[in-house]
Amino acid sequence: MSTIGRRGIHYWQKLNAANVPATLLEKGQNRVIDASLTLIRERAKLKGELVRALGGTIASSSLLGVPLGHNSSFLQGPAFAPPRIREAIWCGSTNSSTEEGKELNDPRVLTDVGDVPVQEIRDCGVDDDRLMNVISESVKLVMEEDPLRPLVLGGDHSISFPVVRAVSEKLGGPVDILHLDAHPDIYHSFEGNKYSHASSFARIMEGGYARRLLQPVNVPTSHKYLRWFCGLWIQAFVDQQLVPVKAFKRVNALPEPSIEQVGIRSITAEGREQGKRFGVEQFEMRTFSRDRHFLENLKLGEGVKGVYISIDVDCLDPAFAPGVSHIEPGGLSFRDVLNILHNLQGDVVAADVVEFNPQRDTVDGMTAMVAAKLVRELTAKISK
Ligand SMILES: NC(=[NH2+])NCCC[C@H](N)C(=O)O
Ligand SMILES: [Mn+2]
Ligand SMILES: [Mn+2]
Repeated sequence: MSTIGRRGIHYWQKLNAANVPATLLEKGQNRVIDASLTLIRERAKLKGELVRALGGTIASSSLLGVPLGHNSSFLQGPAFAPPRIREAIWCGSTNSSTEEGKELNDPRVLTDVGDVPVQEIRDCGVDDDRLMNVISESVKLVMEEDPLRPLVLGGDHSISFPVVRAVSEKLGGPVDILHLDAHPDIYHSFEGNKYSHASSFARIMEGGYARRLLQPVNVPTSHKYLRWFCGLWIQAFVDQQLVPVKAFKRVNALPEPSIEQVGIRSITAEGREQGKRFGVEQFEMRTFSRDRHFLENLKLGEGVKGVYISIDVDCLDPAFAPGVSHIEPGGLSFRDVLNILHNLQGDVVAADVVEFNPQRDTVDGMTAMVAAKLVRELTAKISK
């Protein structure tokens, strides 16, 4: 298998120059896209019917692979990740129980609808505007089949934009996002690519798919408690209609955080400015020991449509996860991440695990196991 890199698509422009009618190309491309969506739709339908027939499930994780690597600013290996992650999920060296005792073998807990055929679609000359729509469509097809919830296997981090867009559009409003990453991925347009993996959270915030903080961010930990405490009292007054809501408009503009970026240790001035502009709360590794308690007791998703979790594998220290494109020392331990996940309170409506690069992994596939365990524990978090 090979990937069609960022430059590989250019021979389609030559075809255009050679007077191949645009409608001929476009019709053919649409047939390929329809065929791709049909397979995902039918697999999702079958898995949905199965889970509903078994009964008693409110939410069930369903894997959707998005093998896309060309929006990476560095290496393109994440395009090869989904099959390696699946292989590691079911690897005989472990078993099918999650840490807190969910059974992954049970289709009520975990199913799989396969991969979006990203390479096949791009091979037909489909551009990124349409490819991103196909990814969003695929996510919606999974969500169509209640109680299935998408657990997306990347791919580079650019895929989070079409995925979160689909989740928010399908649920009819913004979500809260827990974003674990060494990088904030919030450049307006990294190296001129608006779909870059380093720009996905700018697109998410512009689209209004995540709740925004209306107040300055990066408040010290002590202020967080103050904010929570004041909020509680004011809410009680408002609830009992002791004061007109209007009078507290300014204070009401202090919702709980919207996007929590955790693990950050490679951030530029633009990353900080964009974070402020969009009301994103950035927790940097240099203050992790101070923030740990807060982060290990997160409560998200109240007053919005739920919680989305996006895990860039490079949030982990490279000692735990060497198989990533952007090696950035000084990161989270695997147990730090699990503590944050296990203790998070909130209805997790969808999630992704991105940026695992098998071409950078150790020969024994250590990072594949790490990515797979993240997927397993996210499965447990989603399914109920
Ligand atoms: N999704 C990612 N791994 N993004 C990494 C972006 C790296 C980029 N060089 C930056 O300065 O932020
Ligand atoms: Mn990253
Ligand atoms: Mn990232």
